[in-house]
Formats: sequence, C-alpha cells, structure tokens
Amino acid sequence: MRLVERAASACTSLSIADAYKVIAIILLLILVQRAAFRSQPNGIFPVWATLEIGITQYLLNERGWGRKLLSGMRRYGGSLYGISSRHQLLVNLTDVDRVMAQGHHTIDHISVQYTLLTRVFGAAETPDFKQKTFANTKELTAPVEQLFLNDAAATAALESANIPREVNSYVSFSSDSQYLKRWERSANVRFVDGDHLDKAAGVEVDLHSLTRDFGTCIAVPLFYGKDFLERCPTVIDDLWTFDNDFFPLMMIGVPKWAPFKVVREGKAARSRLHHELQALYKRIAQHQRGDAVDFDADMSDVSRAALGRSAVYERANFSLEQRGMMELPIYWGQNANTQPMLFWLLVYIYSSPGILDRVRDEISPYVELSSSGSVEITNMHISALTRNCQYLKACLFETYRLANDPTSIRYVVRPITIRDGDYKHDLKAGTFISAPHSLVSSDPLIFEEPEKFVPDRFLIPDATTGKSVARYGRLKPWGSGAAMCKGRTFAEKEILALAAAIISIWDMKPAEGEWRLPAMVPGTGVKRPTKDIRVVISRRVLSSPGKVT
Ligand code: HEM
Repeated sequence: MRLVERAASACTSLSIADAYKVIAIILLLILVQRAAFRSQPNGIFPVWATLEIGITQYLLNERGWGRKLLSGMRRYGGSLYGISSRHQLLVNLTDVDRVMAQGHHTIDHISVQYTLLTRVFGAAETPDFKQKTFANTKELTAPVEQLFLNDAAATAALESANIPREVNSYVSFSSDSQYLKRWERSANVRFVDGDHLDKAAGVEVDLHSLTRDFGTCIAVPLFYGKDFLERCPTVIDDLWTFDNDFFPLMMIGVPKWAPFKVVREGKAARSRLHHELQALYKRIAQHQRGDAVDFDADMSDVSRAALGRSAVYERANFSLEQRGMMELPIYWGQNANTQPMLFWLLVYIYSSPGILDRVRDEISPYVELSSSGSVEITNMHISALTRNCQYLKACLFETYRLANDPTSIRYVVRPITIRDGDYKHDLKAGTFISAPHSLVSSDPLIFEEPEKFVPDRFLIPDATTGKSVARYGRLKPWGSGAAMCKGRTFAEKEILALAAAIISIWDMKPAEGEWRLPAMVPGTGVKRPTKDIRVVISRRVLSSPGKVT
C-alpha cells in the first residue's frame, strides 16, 4: 500500500483515462514488487523484470505523469529506476560503459544468456547442460567473434556472397511461382505491367518480407554453408514464426503450454529449427572427423566460425540435441535484428525527400553499373564503400536510433558501487542491472526533433581532415561493455552493402501512391513494423546512354 500512497501524489490533474492507466500500472508494479520479494537470487533473470523494463521505458518515454509516478515509487534516486533490490534500471547513466565494462567475476552476462536459452530458445534445463553452458560460453563465442567482429573476415565473407549477382534478382519478374527466388516466396508478389507504372514494368511486393528473407538468404550460407539453406526448406519461415510473436510471449513468461495458436505454432517452429541445427552440427562433426557425411552433403563452404563452434561442442561433449539448442540463439542473433534493420534503412532512404539521390551519388564510385541496357552491377568495392560512404552510414545510424531498442542486462556477482553525479549507489550481489539504451535515442535534449529522420545529425567534422564523418555520439545500438554485440562489424557491413546494391539498381514506389510508414512494435532489439508496406519495385532506367537516372 505504501507504494500506492507514494504514487498517488503523482496522479493529480490527470484525465480519467490516464487515471485508469495509472491504477493499472500501479497494480502491475505491486505484483512485480511482490514477485521480487518472493523470488530467490539464483542468477535467473526474473520474468517480472522484463515487464519492469517495458513499463519503465514506456512511462519514461511519455515524459509526463509516468516519470513522476516512477520517481515516486523507485528504490534509489539519480539515474537508477526500479522498485526492488533485485533489479535496477540504469537510465541515461553517464558512466554506463564503465559499469558494464567490469569483468565477468563482478558483473556477468552468461546468467542472462542462460535464462534466454532455457526460457525463450527452448533448451532443456538440466544440471549437465547448465554446467556445460557456463563452462564453455566464452570458448563458443570466440569463433563467432573471429568471423563477425573482424573487419577483414567480415568483408571477405560478404565478397564471397556475390551480392552483384544476387541483387539482380531481388525481384525476379517471374510470373510463375515455381521460378520465384526463395526470398520472394513470402512477399506476396504481383506482377505489374508497364502501363500501370509510367511504362516501366514492376513487381508489387511486401517490402518487409522480401527484404528480410533476401538478407537472410545472403547471410546464412556465409556462416553455415549453402547446403544448409538448400536442404532445409523451412528454416527461414520458421525463424520468423519463432521470432515474431512467440519470442516476446516467452520473454514475458507465457507458459509454453498456453492454449494459443501463436504459442503452438511458435513452439513447433522452434522444434524444427532445433532439429535442423542439430542435424547440421552432426554433419559438420562428421566432416571434421573425416567420416561419411549424411546425404553426402557439401560441407566445403561451412565457415570457420561454425567449424570452430563444432570443435568446442565435441571437446566439451555436448550431445547433438544440446548443440541444436545452443545454436538457435546464434542463428537467430545473426538475422533477427540485421534483416529488419535493412528493411527500415531502405524505407527511410526511399521515402524521405532528397535522400535517395544523395545516397546514390555518394555510393556511385563503389558500385559500378553497366552503362547500357538493363542496369546491372558489374563490380562492387565493399571495403571502400563501407569505409568511405559516411552519409550512407549516417542514414544507418539514424535508422538505428529510430528503429532499435537495445538493452544490456547483467547479473551482479560481487557487490558494486555505481557513481552517479551526486549519488553513490551500493548494489549487492544477486541484483540484476539493465540499461535500456533507446531512452537516449528518443530524448529531445540529446536529439532535437527525435521523431524525424535526420541523418546529418550524425555527421561530425573530423578534427584533422575537416571532412564529415559519421559518429555514433550517445547512440548505443550494440549494447555496452564486454558483452556488447559480437556480430556488429559484419551486421553493419552487410546492411550497408545490401542497401547500396539494392539502391543502385532498383526504384521503389509505394503501391498506395504515397509513403505511409507503419507503426513499430517495440521489443528487445530492432522493432518490427505492425504491418508490411506494399511497394512496386522496378529496374532503374537509363535516361540517356551511360546516364542512370
Ligand atoms: C543490426 C544488427 C544487430 C543488432 C542491432 C544487434 C544488437 C545486439 C545487442 C543490443 C546485443 C546485447 C549487447 C549487450 O548486452 O550489451 C547483442 C548481443 C549479441 N549479438 Fe548482436 N546485433 C546485431 C547483429 C548480430 C549479428 C549479425 C550477430 C552474429 C552472429 C550477432 C551476435 C550477437 C551475440 C553473439 C551477442 C551476445 C554477446 C555476448 O553476450 O557476449 N548480432 N546484439
């Protein structure tokens, strides 16, 4: 009751609707608080803390009574929000990187990974699995870092994907569904003849589905080899069925037996993914041992990252079933944020006045085009493109700011002290801390008119050359500290390279006549559109020989 009284003072001068909202939120927070006091500190991130992050972000973003309400109910002051000693949110804490940078003996991320593995990714909880996960996570992450964090390795991987050839059939213009490209199959493709589109033939598609699956088809073989996608016809659809609705429900603790279609289908998709990843790692292990490989599958292009992970699985005696379960977060992590981010970047570039031409101009030295007939890419310089195209990068940073919702969550293993201006907070072992970084992204004191797409805000003159360079500033799309995203170098290059390739040879118009951007579903990571956008895609045409319009 004390909480209700303290919060009541924040509720004066509210509309009736707001008053009901306040009461609902207070009740939810009380439940959270009760659950917090009941649960034991066991290193498992509590379900109610996920809800607390969501509620806190929502109320702080409202910037009105919500902020007062939370301030009235919280346990500490300064940058710390949270009503229990079990979980505290670090909101716009200046020192957040320093807090997150502490070694894993002080603040740990593996407990959080383990919670997600078992709660969301469906790993069966056994003492053996827990012990192996905690003992081997670092070794299993190292091969991922070697491919996805290393600039040269990430560039080489993307060069091997032959993006110029693949992007040529981003839409294939096939009217026969059996000849559609794999990424077109979920995009609800409709052929539009030239008369309907200023004489240029086009294809009407669901842009989010098309782009998401295009990116996945490019990225997955670079990690797991071409055979994996070819052999497993359901792994892309299953990834999105698992990700879209089922993932957030599992995050907030909906039981997996709940009698909802979305839960049933999500669970079935997750099981098929476990099965396919398990079978893949069986084939990889056979290949590494020099044994006959199931189906005589071609393992020659499986990445060193997957081979490295397989070697750790073998050494640490993970069962095949456990390998399938351990691999799902990596397969998901490689795609679940990257591909929707590519979609949002394209949407902003094509829909915002003046931006498309400026990007096309900037990327043109690095994406060579055929000079006659149907425009095609003849050569692409991925390394130079991703290094030199600062405006394209600034567009991506602005897309991160608007479409990403990253949160870093850690477990306090040893007592820590957080310095926070005039405050000094002592947090005991067993506390979870989380930093919802996107609160900074929408703060008008940091980013003027935060709802607008303004890439130039990230362009800063370099102190020595004077040239504009894209800088993150206060943005933290990859999280913070030692457990920051392990795929960030690859992800950024993949998005820039694919966006540049698509922009170079394809025109895009909204099917409805004008661009209407869908609302975004918030969550943990890149936001999803509430509905897809129908666009008509047509090939860029030459206005005069050698000149691309
Ligand atoms: C635009 C794309 C991506 C975004 C926005 C993104 C964002 C993030 C964020 C916010 C975290 C949590 C960091 C923290 O706790 O502080 C994370 C963790 C992680 N990401 Fe990404 N990510 C992306 C792409 C990728 C890719 C392509 C991979 C490759 C497999 C990847 C692998 C990982 C891994 C392994 C972790 C866990 C790191 C650890 O706990 O040590 N991510 N990512």
